[in-house]
Amino acid sequence: MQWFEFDSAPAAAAALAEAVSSALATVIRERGEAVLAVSGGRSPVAFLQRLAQSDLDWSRLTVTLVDERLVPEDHADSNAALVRQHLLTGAASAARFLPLAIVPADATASLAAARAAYRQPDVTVLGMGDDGHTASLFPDAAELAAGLALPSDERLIAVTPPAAPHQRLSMTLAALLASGRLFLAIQGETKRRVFEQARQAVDDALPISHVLHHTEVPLDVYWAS
Ligand SMILES: O=C(O)[C@H](O)[C@@H](O)[C@H](O)[C@H](O)COP(=O)(O)O
Repeated sequence: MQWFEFDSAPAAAAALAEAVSSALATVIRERGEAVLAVSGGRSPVAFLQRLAQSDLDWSRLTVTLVDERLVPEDHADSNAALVRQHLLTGAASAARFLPLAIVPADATASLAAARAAYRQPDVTVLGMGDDGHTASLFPDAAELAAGLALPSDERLIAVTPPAAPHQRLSMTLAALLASGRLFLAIQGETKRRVFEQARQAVDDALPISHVLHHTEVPLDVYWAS
């Protein structure tokens, strides 16, 4: 694991965009195409905007989400809308986008469609909540054990968060660990403390701890104060 720290969120976003872009360019060079999975929430906006400016062959890129709320794309909480608005603009609009909330009102139908269209990400950018969730692997969710099971062929699951809005679809831990590269973007002292606690031991109460304790996938952590 590598830790990178910055004294401002824009500086962290710029450095993360450069690192992700370079990881994607390497995969495109080697394989002719690449798959990127990004997180939603509020904090990725600056990163997505910086990444959209990258000099990549966007037509060789597929973009998807590590998790999605089961809401229509015109809902303020839609991660797909966030990606369309801040990443898939200008040259980056040539990328192919794989949404997850394909039938927003129907979790079972969305899950089946998203599983059928699933492409394993080469590069995955995670966030983390103050409660230690990552993707939509929430502490105390009934589906958490299925989301953390290893080994598992399950790449996507439906999750009802006990304390956050909207039913979700989420990549599983098995899917996250099958990514070629993992990045984690976090900001602020509270998240730093949660991160440090999660580093101490694997603990279902902090689902991110499961990601931190697997060393087979290179993980780069970008923290801004
Ligand atoms: O759609 C989501 O909710 C996310 O993908 C989620 O896992 C997010 O990364 C964290 O909740 C942190 O969100 P912030 O970075 O906005 O605090």
